[in-house]
Amino acid sequence: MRPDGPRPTIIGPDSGPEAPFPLRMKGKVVSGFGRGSKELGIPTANIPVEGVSWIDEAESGVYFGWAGIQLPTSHPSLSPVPPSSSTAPPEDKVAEGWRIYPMVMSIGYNPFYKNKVRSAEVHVLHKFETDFYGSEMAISILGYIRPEYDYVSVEALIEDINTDIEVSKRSLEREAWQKGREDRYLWGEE
Ligand SMILES: Cc1cc2nc3c(=O)[nH]c(=O)nc-3n(C[C@H](O)[C@H](O)[C@H](O)COP(=O)(O)O)c2cc1C
Ligand SMILES: Nc1ncnc2c1ncn2[C@@H]1O[C@H](COP(=O)(O)OP(=O)(O)O)[C@@H](O)[C@H]1O
Ligand SMILES: [Mg+2]
Repeated sequence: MRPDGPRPTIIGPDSGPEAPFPLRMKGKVVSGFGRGSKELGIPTANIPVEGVSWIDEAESGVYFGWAGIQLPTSHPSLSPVPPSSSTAPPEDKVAEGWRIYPMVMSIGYNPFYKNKVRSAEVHVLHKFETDFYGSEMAISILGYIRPEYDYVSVEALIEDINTDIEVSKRSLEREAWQKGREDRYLWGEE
């Protein structure tokens, strides 16, 4: 169960991410259990954990960092012109639909829902006009926020996720953490 008490409001030193970060993974966005939007009002883009070298050793919990997504060129969130704050990729990659956004994510078994398989789910800190199942997503994780907990109610889970969102935004705003969005891995390179 979640311990009582206040939570840190920012994660990691101002000088930037520390080992073992960045941790990277990528894959096509797949379906989950359909709870993110419906039950929590917080959609999560699920990506497969199979074949990710570091995942078995990674602690389950909530992480934050940057996400690159290749949206289909017909996706309404790409038009008319991308706001400069959401584009780190070079022009040709922007033309291919790649965009970079801040993200917060959970890796683990979602103890509140008692999942039997480990999942990696990314809440992108951007409002999209439609979903993007099947799109290629590449993430660079820069820090660890907290362990996953069970909760007394769905409201308590939502409240903590909303705090995670604020912590992630605040942590990534710092200059040394903004640099992370220049990682070429985020627009599909190795
Ligand atoms: C930032 C963040 C923190 C989360 N923390 C927890 C948690 O502490 N405990 C938990 O059971 N699930 C946690 N979740 C996972 C949600 O339960 C999960 O995203 C939701 O069940 C949606 O799952 P779905 O993609 O299968 O629909 C978290 C999700 C996010 C994005
Ligand atoms: N800001 C966002 N962050 C993550 N996914 C989003 C966002 N906005 C829309 N989506 C879409 O919503 C889907 C996830 O919704 P969710 O309710 O968690 O369903 P599922 O259980 O299938 O993962 C993602 O796969 C993505 O296509
Ligand atoms: Mg999801």
